[in-house]
Amino acid sequence: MTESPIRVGVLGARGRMGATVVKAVEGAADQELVAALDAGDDFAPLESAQVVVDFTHPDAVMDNLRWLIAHDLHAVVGTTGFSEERLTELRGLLADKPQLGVLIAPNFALGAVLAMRFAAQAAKFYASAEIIELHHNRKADAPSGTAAHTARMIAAARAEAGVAPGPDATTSEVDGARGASVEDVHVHSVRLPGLVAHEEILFGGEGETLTIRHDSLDRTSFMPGVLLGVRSVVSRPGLTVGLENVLDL
Ligand SMILES: NC(=O)c1ccc[n+]([C@@H]2O[C@H](COP(=O)([O-])OP(=O)(O)OC[C@H]3O[C@@H](n4cnc5c(N)ncnc54)[C@H](O)[C@@H]3O)[C@@H](O)[C@H]2O)c1
Ligand SMILES: O=C(O)C1=N[C@H](C(=O)O)CCC1
Repeated sequence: MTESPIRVGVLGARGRMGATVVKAVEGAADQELVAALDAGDDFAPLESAQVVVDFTHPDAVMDNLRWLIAHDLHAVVGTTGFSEERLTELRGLLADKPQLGVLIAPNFALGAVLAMRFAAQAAKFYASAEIIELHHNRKADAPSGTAAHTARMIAAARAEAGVAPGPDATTSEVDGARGASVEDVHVHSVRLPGLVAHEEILFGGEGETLTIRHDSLDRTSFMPGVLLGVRSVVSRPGLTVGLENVLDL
């Protein structure tokens, strides 16, 4: 007997990512698009969905998630801007809904997820690491969610291995010249038209450097990860942060 397709709603459907997700869901044999909504639309059509995919805005996503969880809908979230405080609130909301799953992934591209994992593996061997993230100039948030997640993974790997961040002799600095510090990892953000989403993780050691680079050249690069997220979230209760957990990396 064939299983019925997963009923999917999309929030942010008129945006760059949301429009791409709508097409991907329409093209997936095991998924059915039941609602494609954007800012100002009535959310009622979402109630016929099982899973809602959110690619909206960091200022909108928490209200959306509060609504989705209250209406017993699983969520796959690509929108960035999640602080530890936001994640704690979501864990609290989900504690009352033990059957529900929320998957938040700062990057759904397979290569980006692998690059982050490789960076975490490398981190214990190099005390010095910096991140350069490069995106299109219509992006609202800096640093990117991917860069912040990568920095946290590097910091966690360092802490586990007992590696302290490498020395930095900077004593005089134009504001921002050394980038933002995310858990002691310097992150530099570039915004240019023509770019999509790119990240370089640079490690420095004795007489050598290691560079790990990933490039999303088209928003279709995120779609296999989004569709996988939809398939997996229905049987993954609680909060999952990072596609690496779904891929078992
Ligand atoms: N996780 C990933 O792999 C990944 C990939 C690309 C982009 N992103 C993130 O996704 C988000 C969206 O990126 P984008 O480039 O598509 O932006 P975009 O501005 O092109 O699209 C966002 C859309 O959301 C809509 N929107 C805003 N508030 C809303 C609300 N309350 N309800 C419904 N719709 C609402 C906007 O009108 C717009 O159409 C950003 O946070 C971006 O960083 C994540
Ligand atoms: O286009 C964007 O905006 C992207 N945002 C994510 C991030 O902030 O890391 C992922 C890549 C594209």
